[in-house]
Amino acid sequence: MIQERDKTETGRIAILLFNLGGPDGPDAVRPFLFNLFNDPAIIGAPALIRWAIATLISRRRAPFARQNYALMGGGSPLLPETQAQARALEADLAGRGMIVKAWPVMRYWHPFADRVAAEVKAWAPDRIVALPLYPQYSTSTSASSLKDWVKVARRAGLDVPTTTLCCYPRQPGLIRAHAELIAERWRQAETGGDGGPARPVRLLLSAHGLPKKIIERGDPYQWQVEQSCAAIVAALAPLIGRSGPDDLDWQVCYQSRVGPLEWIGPSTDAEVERAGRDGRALIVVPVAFVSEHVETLVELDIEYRELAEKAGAMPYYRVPTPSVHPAFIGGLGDLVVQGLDRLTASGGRPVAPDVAGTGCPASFSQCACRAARLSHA
Ligand SMILES: C=CC1=C(C)c2cc3[nH]c(cc4nc(cc5[nH]c(cc1n2)c(C)c5CCC(=O)O)C(CCC(=O)O)=C4C)c(C)c3C=C
Ligand SMILES: [Fe+2]
Ligand SMILES: [Fe+2]
Repeated sequence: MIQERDKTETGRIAILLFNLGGPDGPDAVRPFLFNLFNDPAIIGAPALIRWAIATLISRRRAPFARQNYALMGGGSPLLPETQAQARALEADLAGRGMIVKAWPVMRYWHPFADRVAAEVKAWAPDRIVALPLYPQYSTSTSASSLKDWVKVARRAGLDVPTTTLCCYPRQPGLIRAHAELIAERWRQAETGGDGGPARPVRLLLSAHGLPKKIIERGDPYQWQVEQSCAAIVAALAPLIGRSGPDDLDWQVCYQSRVGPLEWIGPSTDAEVERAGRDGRALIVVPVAFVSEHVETLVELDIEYRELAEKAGAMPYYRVPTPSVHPAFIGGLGDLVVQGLDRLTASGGRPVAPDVAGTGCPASFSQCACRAARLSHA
């Protein structure tokens, strides 16, 4: 962990934790879906056509989505989860001698960037750290949030030196949190810990999917997801007494497909069925989410579990998201410190990309690490 700072050296630091947002009750489901599908980063059509498509899809999808949110009490737990992460990160950095305040900034439901920008301005920070809670960068998530923030902050007159992290697919704290959380389930699964017979275990590393055409445009998301998965499996192996990744049965897959386009694969549901045919028990790990919400609590815990029961891929274990795991929060703290160091080194001016040794191949032209100010770990 990166150690204690001098308060006077770092000043007041505002940290922005970007995430997608989720409806806070049944009435919010439709406007939330409208905001999502009306984002040019999600649907790349001209504004008027996009508005019409978003109106149509949100109207059609809302009743089905409302049923899923009803299974979690009517709304998404994403904001309370992110608030808990904000408090944990503040505590971690206060423990290193820093004066910090962290704000969740949501893209498609409250708190939106404009309200947060006003609050941040009133707090009068010396510097800002923009930190997407998406470890893997995509134009559909991190880029959308960061672009929106830049526009809103400019409108609010918030002119404060800012350092922006683009992504951290192999950040050591993130990887350790995943590996430790998986290891706990692995021991249960290998011994048939649910009372059933012990069976060979397959690890499904499941990420939110994306339309294939977004990847073809140079989005690094899938490549970064694969980077995360390889690092997680390498960190897991010694924790469960295996010699390395080749000594484990594991598979990367993609969930949550929506709409008629072709998405990247293999899909998580196809992999659950294949595990059944292969006589495997399953441990499913959400690798692109860092907190609980509808895609973990409903899709993974209910829908894919039912599929696993039908397919005979049992027992089925779902590993929790990193949430406020100390290794993950410590890793975020390290990212903040590293970002501030880069800002200091640049005299508060835009920071050059820092991709040495960790950057993605040049073919991923859309990765934000190609633009000044951004870097990834
Ligand atoms: C890695 C994170 C995410 C990526 C990439 C992503 C892309 C993406 N998502 C949709 C459509 C929907 N996503 C929905 C929910 C949702 N998505 C993410 C994360 C990523 N999305 C999260 C964290 C959540 C949960 C929010 C919550 O309310 O708890 C939904 C709404 C739920 C539903 O109706 O199924 C939609 C729709 C697209 C089209 C897309 C890429 C183009
Ligand atoms: Fe999504
Ligand atoms: Fe990159």
